[in-house]
Amino acid sequence: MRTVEEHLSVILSRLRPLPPFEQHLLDAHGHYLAEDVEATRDLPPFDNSAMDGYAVRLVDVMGADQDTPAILAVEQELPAGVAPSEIELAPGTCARIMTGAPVPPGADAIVPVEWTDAGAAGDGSVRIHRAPALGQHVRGRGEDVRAGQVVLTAGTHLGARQIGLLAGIGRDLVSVRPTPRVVVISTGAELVEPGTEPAPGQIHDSNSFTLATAAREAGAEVYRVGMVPDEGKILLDTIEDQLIRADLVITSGGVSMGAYEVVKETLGRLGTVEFTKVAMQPGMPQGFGVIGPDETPIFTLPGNPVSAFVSFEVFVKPALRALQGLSQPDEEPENALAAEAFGSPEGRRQFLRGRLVKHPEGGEHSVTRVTLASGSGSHLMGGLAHADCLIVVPEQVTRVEAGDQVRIIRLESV
Ligand SMILES: Nc1nc2c(c(=O)[nH]1)N[C@H]1C(S)=C(S)[C@@H](COP(=O)(O)OP(=O)(O)OC[C@H]3O[C@@H](n4cnc5c(N)ncnc54)[C@H](O)[C@@H]3O)O[C@H]1N2
Ligand code: MOO
Repeated sequence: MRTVEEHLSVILSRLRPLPPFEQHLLDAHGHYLAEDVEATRDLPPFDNSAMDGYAVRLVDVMGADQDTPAILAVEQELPAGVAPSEIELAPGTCARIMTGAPVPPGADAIVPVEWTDAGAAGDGSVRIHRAPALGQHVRGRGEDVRAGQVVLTAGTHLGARQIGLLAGIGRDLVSVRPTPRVVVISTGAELVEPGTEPAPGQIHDSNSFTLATAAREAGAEVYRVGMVPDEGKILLDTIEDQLIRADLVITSGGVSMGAYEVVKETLGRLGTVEFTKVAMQPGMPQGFGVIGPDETPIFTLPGNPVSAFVSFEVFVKPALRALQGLSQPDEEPENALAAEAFGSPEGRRQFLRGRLVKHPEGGEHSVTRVTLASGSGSHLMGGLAHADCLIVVPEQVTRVEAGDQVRIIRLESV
């Protein structure tokens, strides 16, 4: 049997990031950058006022207060959007200036209009009642971003704030990775659609819903094809039909040791999909390979519902990151204390379903404890739905006692 790490490294070694493409800013939203973006100009591009008020020379307003205001002649009018003034402030003069307007030469601070009489005398002068500090209310050229600076690196997820920054430095097009398109197919003669009445012996298809929505939560664009009966030709035809819109295909079921393992039998014959056992529980029978003219990656996950989900978390999620040109996160593993004792099979890494509980005393330094959300059976969907983490028990550990430290993987809740 392969270890989890060995299987994951085989998968990652076969995946190439999707080719980047140029997108307009709004359409780049939610994608990952495929380039380092350099600013071509300073931000702010020029010294400008942070306040509506008066641009002054400090020497002219030093010591001004309510009783002894400085009286200056207002010689310039500077709304936002005007070209930077070339007229140097003469001694004893100031410029009326609006927020965002370029600071005129010679001015070394801005007096907010609230510190003045706003030119109430009506004779072209203004009374300043309070002196600003050197540079006060001036936003310096380049203080935010310098020309030539890399403002966002490849791999950055473009949310609203990053899109805003790109617009701010004047970019309209950026190179991003496309959203991976994932096709999800369930196999099994026993499956029927939710909403229909199963005949005796039949069950509702849940895996294609779990996997489709898990892929969506992981940032993919998803096409759920639903169920395919246990017939090789139909399975192959279905996959081939879907390849046109797939960057990744996921099937569930039909990969273990039974008499009707359609996925294993059909895709195994192609030679490009490898079926293997991984030392984990759930999720032991795994298949991965490529299919079709574009060598589209395909995961054939085991059919048990918890096995399919855990396999997605452990193998498909990293693959989706790789397709988007992202490295695997090297987060510190998170630990919790087992609130109860449980056993684990020898030689297989177990992924138990857990629920986190805070220490009853609470408080900042309380240790997170974890209880079991269900038994270890890979059919227990109820427990999986109520879990908020997976408890990872290493291969060599066969028993965890209450109070032992265990590794956990938090599960996303949307
Ligand atoms: N003799 C052996 N039997 C089994 C072994 C083994 O090593 N030797 N492995 C077991 C393990 S572990 C797993 S996991 C499963 C994997 O089985 P398959 O991938 O072949 O899946 P199926 O047999 O088609 O289904 C297994 C189970 O899951 C249910 N299922 C399947 N698809 C769906 C779906 N879309 N929605 C809901 N439930 C689904 C199916 O009805 C079966 O109950 O094999 C073990 N057997
Ligand atoms: O691998 Mo199976 O997933 O142990 O149930």
